[in-house]
Amino acid sequence: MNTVLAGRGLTKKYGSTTALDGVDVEVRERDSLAVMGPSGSGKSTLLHTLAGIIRPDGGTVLLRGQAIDGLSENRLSTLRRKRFGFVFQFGQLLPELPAEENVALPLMLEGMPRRQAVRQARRWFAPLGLDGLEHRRPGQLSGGQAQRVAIARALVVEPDVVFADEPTGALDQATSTEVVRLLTSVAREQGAALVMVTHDADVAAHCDRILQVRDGRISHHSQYTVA
Ligand SMILES: Nc1ncnc2c1ncn2[C@@H]1O[C@H](COP(=O)(O)OP(=O)(O)OP(=O)(O)O)[C@@H](O)[C@H]1O
Repeated sequence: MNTVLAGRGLTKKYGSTTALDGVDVEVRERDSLAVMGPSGSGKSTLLHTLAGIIRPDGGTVLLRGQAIDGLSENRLSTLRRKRFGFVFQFGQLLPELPAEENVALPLMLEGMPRRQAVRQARRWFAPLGLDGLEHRRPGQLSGGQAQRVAIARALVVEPDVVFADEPTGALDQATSTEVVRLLTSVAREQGAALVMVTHDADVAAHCDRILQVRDGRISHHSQYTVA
């Protein structure tokens, strides 16, 4: 399988704190990678560096073999919108927009007419078990439903990679399982790789591989755990 995203020798310091200390990581097509580790170990810094949100002090990030860390801020932000999808813990949906428009938003930001973008957005509702909820506003959705809308929004641009930072952090165990199962399976079906930071070992177990981070370094890198 082809490598979609790679970090090579990534380092990042904040003053005297070394958040990343020479991290090498690789994500292949349809691969899902869970990033785990204690609080402050560098998980979010790693995710944000791979996603081109934080520029590393050293090392490089390659998207399909092309270094992205040298790109201008403009080009990097276009690349993030077109090639990456993002799912966060909570609060990422616009409360005044119905679910279908929240999902359509990344397409509209790329200049697609609203009607066409909403039509395209609606296609993601059935695969994510959201049929019939297209017109609900975020305040009228459960936590699990809102996260599934956020997943649809991350996938609607058909990204190369979906980055998820504690996507189940605000959910109960049963809802977490349902959300992560859908996130991993729909991302894989659509051909996207997934990089997910989580504290929850049960959530991480749904990913193909688990990366353990400690003090800004990879302390353990599991092989494929799911067939
Ligand atoms: N903007 C920043 N300024 C200063 N220090 C920072 C900044 N961001 C992160 N750090 C420090 O870098 C280290 C790694 O932080 P990071 O947020 O990546 O850890 P984490 O593993 O994601 O933690 P958590 O599980 O608590 O979210 C920590 O010591 C943190 O305090």
